[in-house]
Parts: sequence; C-alpha cells; structure tokens
Amino acid sequence: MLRIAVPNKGSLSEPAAAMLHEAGYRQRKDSRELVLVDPENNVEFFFLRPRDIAVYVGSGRLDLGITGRDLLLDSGAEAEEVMQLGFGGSTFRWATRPGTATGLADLEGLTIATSYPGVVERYLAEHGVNAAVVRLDGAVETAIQLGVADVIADVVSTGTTLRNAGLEIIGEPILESDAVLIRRKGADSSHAVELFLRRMQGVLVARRYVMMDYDIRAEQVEAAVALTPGLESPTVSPLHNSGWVAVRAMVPHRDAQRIMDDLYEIGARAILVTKIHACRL
Ligand SMILES: Nc1ncnc2c1ncn2[C@@H]1O[C@H](COP(=O)(O)OP(=O)(O)OP(=O)(O)O)[C@@H](O)[C@H]1O
Ligand SMILES: O=P(O)(O)OC[C@H]1O[C@H](OP(=O)(O)OP(=O)(O)O)[C@H](O)[C@@H]1O
Ligand SMILES: [Mg+2]
Repeated sequence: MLRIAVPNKGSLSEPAAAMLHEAGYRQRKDSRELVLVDPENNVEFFFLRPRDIAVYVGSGRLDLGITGRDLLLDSGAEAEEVMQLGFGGSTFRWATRPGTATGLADLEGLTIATSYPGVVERYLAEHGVNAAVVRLDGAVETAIQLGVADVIADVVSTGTTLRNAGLEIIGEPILESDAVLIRRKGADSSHAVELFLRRMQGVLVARRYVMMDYDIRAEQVEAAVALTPGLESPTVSPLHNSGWVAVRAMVPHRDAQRIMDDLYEIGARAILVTKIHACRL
C-alpha cells in the first residue's frame, strides 16, 4: 500500500485535502484522525505536521509527502521535489525596523530570529555573512519588539503581519516557496507512485484548463485553430449545415475570455466553455 504524508494543520492542510479529494481519494471526517486508509485506492494517508513531513519521507518510512519547499529545504532531509502543486505560495524574506538595515550586507554581526534556521544559516554561509541565528517556533515578528533579535527571516504572504508589527522587508527574497510533492532522493519509482502522480497531474490540468467548443465557417478554421491549438490538436467535426465546422479544444482557464473575444471577431459563434472535472493526459 502506498504511504503518503499530508499536512494535518496549518495553511497547507485544507488545500492539500481539497486536491486529494479532487483526485478521488477518501477524506478524513475528523481533523483529529491521524491515519486514514483508502483501501479502494490502495493508499494510506498519514496526517503529520508539515515541518516533519520531509523527515519521514527522507527516512524512507513514507513513499510521498505534501509539504512546502521552504520546509523541505529547512529540514535538510534526503528528500526531493517531484511536483509543484499550485497552492501554498509564499516568499521567505528578511524584515526589520526601518533604519536597522537595508540589505544583506548590513546583517553582519546582527541577531536574526526565524523558525527556519536551516534555510537562514545556509543562506548566510553561502553569502559570507556572519550573524547570530535564534530559532523561534512562530510569531517571530514580535522578537524584534521584545529585543530578542534585530532582524527576522520569515514567510511573507500578504505582508499584513509585517506591516502590523511596524517592520519592513529588506534585501532580495531568500526563496520562493510553493506546496510540493516530495519523495526520498533516489527512490525507485513504482507503478503505485506513477499512478498517484498521474492523478495529481490530472487535477492540476483540470484546474488550469477549460473545454472550449464553437462553430466556425470552414474557410476560417485555420485562423480559429491558431487561437485554440489545444494541447495536441483540436477536434474539428463537420456540421449538418455545410460550410461550417465545430471545433473543440482545451484552453487555459485564465485566457478563455480573451480567446472567446478573438474567436467571435473572426466569425465563430455558439462559443461555449465548460469546466473539466477530471482528466488524464
Ligand atoms: N500565509 C501563509 N502563512 C504561513 N505559511 C504559509 C502561508 N502561505 C503559504 N504558507 C506555507 O505553509 C507552510 C507553513 O506551514 P505551517 O504548518 O507552519 O503552517 P502555518 O500556517 O504556519 O500554521 P501554524 O503556524 O499553525 O503551524 C510553509 O511551506 C509556508 O511557505
Ligand atoms: O504576510 P502574511 O499574509 O501576513 O502572512 C505571513 C505570516 O503568516 C505566518 O504566520 P502564521 O499565521 O503561520 O503564524 P506563526 O508565525 O505562528 O507560524 C508567517 O509566519 C507570517 O507571520
Ligand atoms: Mg506558521
């Protein structure tokens, strides 16, 4: 049975559960359930802290895991990314009170508070900056006010938490993170792993694309197909009304309205967009 680690709490937990649900896997009914067996799909899910997931997967005890790239890198575990999952995006940044520092070089000799000491110490070493790192569990923004640190390094999403704490971002982003699917470095692939990856890929494609159908005069079909090339090649079928054809192609969801405008301009009519519920490419 395939053994997969899933975040039990935090920002990644809900979107990870939603993605697995869309991929056809069983859901836990209670957030206190720590293990869930899905016998129909031959998978066992382990609900773990996102920070611990890379450790379990890197040790080889679990086959796959969903976690953040930042947490994977911080853990130093022998695990690697196999797929980016399209949620949980954040940046990891330096921040401080205005006037303390303006860039990386100014961090020399200062004290930095963070929940990600692995990422921070590696980054400082790579850039030849000597600074003390204090590891805190969370709410690191307050460390400056309470005099525990001069600077923080933390996850920034909207920036609201920093603003409320009177801090400003300095320097370049330390890293860009996303939710990722991970497995042990160098692990052999199995049929069960491949099948799971295909299902997750199917969810990503179903979310990213819509199906577009329209009718167009036969002489305009080349121009229309250039606008909707599909993933491989669009389906073109004859209509009963001679001189017209029906075209069907997948298009990126975010481009759909613009493509409909362009198709209409070249004479397409009855342009319909439908959601893709699931797919295998
Ligand atoms: N707005 C956000 N706040 C915190 N983490 C976020 C945010 N957006 C994405 N993430 C990602 O979520 C992961 C953090 O997981 P974590 O379990 O710490 O969640 P959390 O929301 O901080 O919950 P908690 O603080 O209760 O543990 C990281 O990979 C981080 O990049
Ligand atoms: O840029 P924002 O949208 O404000 O989000 C970023 C904040 O969210 C996270 O905190 P979380 O709620 O996870 O608390 P924690 O610091 O205790 O982990 C992170 O550590 C930042 O503090
Ligand atoms: Mg947190």
